[in-house]
Amino acid sequence: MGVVNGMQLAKKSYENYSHENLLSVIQSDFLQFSLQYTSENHGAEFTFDNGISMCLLADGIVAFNHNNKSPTSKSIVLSCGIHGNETAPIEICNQLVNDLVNQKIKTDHRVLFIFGNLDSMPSAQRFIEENLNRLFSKEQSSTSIEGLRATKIMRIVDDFFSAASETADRIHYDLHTAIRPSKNEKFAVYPFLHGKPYSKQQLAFLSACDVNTILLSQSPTTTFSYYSSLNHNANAFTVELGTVMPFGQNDMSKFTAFMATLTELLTKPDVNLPDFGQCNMDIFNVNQVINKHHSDFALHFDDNIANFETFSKGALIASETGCEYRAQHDGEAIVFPNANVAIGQRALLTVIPYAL
Ligand SMILES: O=C(O)CCC(=O)N[C@@H](CCC(=O)O)C(=O)O
Ligand SMILES: [Zn+2]
Repeated sequence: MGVVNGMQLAKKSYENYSHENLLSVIQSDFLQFSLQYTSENHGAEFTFDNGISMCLLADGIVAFNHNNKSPTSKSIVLSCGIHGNETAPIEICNQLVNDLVNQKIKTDHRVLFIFGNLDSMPSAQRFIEENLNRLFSKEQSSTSIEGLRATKIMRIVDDFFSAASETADRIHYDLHTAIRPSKNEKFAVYPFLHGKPYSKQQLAFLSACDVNTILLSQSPTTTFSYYSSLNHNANAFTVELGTVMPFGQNDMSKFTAFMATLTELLTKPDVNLPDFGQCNMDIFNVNQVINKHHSDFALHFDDNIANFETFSKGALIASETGCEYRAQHDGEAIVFPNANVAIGQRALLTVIPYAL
């Protein structure tokens, strides 16, 4: 990983590498390349024998393009490692990039891969200075490691979607894993759509990916998926693929359906999907977004309680100076509880079942 005793080795510059040598380093493993090499002048381009071109846009950010001008061509963003310790999505995206670079698969679409918080991956930390997934907003001007990275990522995503044809499907799956185990192991957050209709086709796609639980967010956020949804009208989701594990310790057999469906998305004009009505999905509405306001914020349940554990109406879920947070409905469930967030940030969500 370019890491010794948890310390990241200084990155090497690839500026003086010949095209051939650079490609061979990338082909051996994109993630290792991204963690070990950097350049002041990004933008190196390659065209493969199969007609696919690749452009290195920044450390850990690479775009693939094809010569297909058909109306079925989509613009797809796949992001992972926005939290550096969420390794399964990083390994999944790395596999797809390696397969594209080595011409084992050929994309039919424009695809942008983003390995988000490269700096926090070697030490397997969620972030170095601040939570990257709270910084995706045109208004943010943070100069922290993550603030600068968010600014760069937003600029690249803006350019990518601006260059998409008017009619192209715009898709963004931001892949994560949860800190706690979840009763519903894989789930997705559908960002707030400001009254626009939910895409049942997208939900059927997620179901084919083995992601059968959806949380409908009811308010604006500063997450990456909300950014793409709001600013680029993309079908965007935060997708949670299980629990945080160290690199190399993920049971990749749990992602067979996810990998196969994602590969189909990239390589075929369209994915064959069942009707939404045939998908057996659990849909929830977000009922409460509970932010931490004081340092004494405490959760009133054990650390081993899983995401989607339900509470009875009136049960005390969390408290802090001047406030108690209680379940407002029987069967209200908790998601993403974390008392250790920065003051002002989300400490948990509660959700209640919803019928679409
Ligand atoms: O398990 C947890 O507490 C966090 C897992 C995670 O990183 N989730 C995302 C969800 C983003 C969203 O609400 O769309 C996050 O908290 O950033
Ligand atoms: Zn995450």
